[in-house]
Amino acid sequence: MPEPVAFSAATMSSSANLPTRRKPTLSITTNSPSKKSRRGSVSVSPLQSSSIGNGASVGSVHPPKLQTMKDPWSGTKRAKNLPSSANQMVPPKGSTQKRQTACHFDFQYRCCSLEYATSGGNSREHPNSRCAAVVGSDIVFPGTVVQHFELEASPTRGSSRHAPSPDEGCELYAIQPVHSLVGSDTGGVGVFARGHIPQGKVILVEPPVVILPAGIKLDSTVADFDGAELQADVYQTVFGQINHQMRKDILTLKDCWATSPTFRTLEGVFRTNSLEIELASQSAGARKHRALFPKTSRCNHSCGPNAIWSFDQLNFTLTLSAVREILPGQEITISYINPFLPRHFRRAHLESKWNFICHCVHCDIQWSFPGRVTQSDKTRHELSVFFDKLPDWEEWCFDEEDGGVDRDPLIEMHLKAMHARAKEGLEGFPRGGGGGNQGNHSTIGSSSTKDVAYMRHIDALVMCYGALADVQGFKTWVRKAKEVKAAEGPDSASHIKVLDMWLHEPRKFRVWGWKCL
Ligand SMILES: C[S@@+](CC[C@H](N)C(=O)[O-])C[C@H]1O[C@@H](n2cnc3c(N)ncnc32)[C@H](O)[C@@H]1O
Repeated sequence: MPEPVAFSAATMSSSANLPTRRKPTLSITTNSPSKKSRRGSVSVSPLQSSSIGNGASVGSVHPPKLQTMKDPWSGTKRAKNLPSSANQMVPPKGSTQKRQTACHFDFQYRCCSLEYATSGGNSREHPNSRCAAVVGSDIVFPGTVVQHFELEASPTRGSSRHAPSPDEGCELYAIQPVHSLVGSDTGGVGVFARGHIPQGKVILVEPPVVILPAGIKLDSTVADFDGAELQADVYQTVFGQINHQMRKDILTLKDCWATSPTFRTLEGVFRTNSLEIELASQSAGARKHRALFPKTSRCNHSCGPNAIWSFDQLNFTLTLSAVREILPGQEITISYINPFLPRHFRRAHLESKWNFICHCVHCDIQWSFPGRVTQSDKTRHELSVFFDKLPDWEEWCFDEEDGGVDRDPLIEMHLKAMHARAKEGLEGFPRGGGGGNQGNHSTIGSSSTKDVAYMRHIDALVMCYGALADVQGFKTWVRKAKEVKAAEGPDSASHIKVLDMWLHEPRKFRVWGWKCL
């Protein structure tokens, strides 16, 4: 088998040897033992305890000094130093009750703040940024991330992060009000291209500001700090750690279940806007968490999105990239769900989790062209399994029964699939699948940059034309690969060098003419 073509892989993010920095002073536990042992702990109750584990855990306790005062809604005590803006939030349902669930996890969650002392790579723009987090105690962070366990109220120290405001963006995009998203009014904002964005271009890079565990429900239950019993909400505690300006901006994010803009909950904001990320752990490979990325959270959904995001744990940043050319003024969209699902399921999922009926171009086809829904569902399914069903390249290479360059079956398969992907808006997704994306839901909006569908097709077409020693076809797809790599940015310089060499001397391509032997 020939070595894979070199240009399709992006950067590797290995977390295997990351140093451990853990010195907890506050932990989150699911135990409900005596008052004494609850001191300094915030309790959580599970949504899906079965998926988390069964072992018992007891939080270690060195309580931070928080004062308490009456909560204006619930009449219960809450942290005095919570953000004033949080006062406008209504506590989640049940927040006034001391719900202590007798459910045990085999690891603990800890509340901390993360400081990224990053340099180089994608994180260059975010020196000394901070993030408030509740993470599994076995999570291993890269050396660029320092974990602090003391809780602070509204820290400003080390926070040079600047939050986006709705009318602000960068040269590539702007966050603006959405008047209509293909016929439906979102009543909020979206992210729009300021200028032309080529396929493959990195639109933005941003670190998370809040991280919470996925798959469990973080109720507001009892936290007992400094001898005084406190009804503290995990969300309020964590959001209370974020710097003032950032918190103000976060509190303008959408809560899709709010009945009015002033009747929102921190939990609602988090669940509406958070994306699922995986963090490397010492014991379980990776653990799912949910993270809030203030700019990417402004992206609306499309079942044929023009952008995908991926989280690189090593740089501790999310990258949002264009999966097809985006024209000036066009909205930049991601997919909140698995876009390979049939339209009926997609809509039901979006309605149940985000409370809206999707009217994107890929959904809004039912009445005018009833047959197109079935056709689109069928195409999406075929695309979701396309790469699993491909004939083996080597077998294809040594198969003498073929139709020649013009009608080669493998080339035709890829060209047809690319065409179908473009029609359905699925250039970014090689296959359907689970995972999680926004707030405990499916994750398909995320795709590793080295596994982007259009790049895999381009890769395959270069291989096929090269093996067929077809100079014209080969150069066409090498040029296309070069175009995309150039848009990806300076990190692709070495790839481009190789592509240039192949353009000038196709015979240097490692499998040149293999099928003609
Ligand atoms: C993560 S927020 C996206 C940003 C949001 N538009 C805002 O103003 O902050 C998700 C919410 O945006 C709205 N939304 C996103 N995509 C939409 C779509 N395709 N159609 C209608 N509403 C959409 C829904 O209200 C959804 O709950």
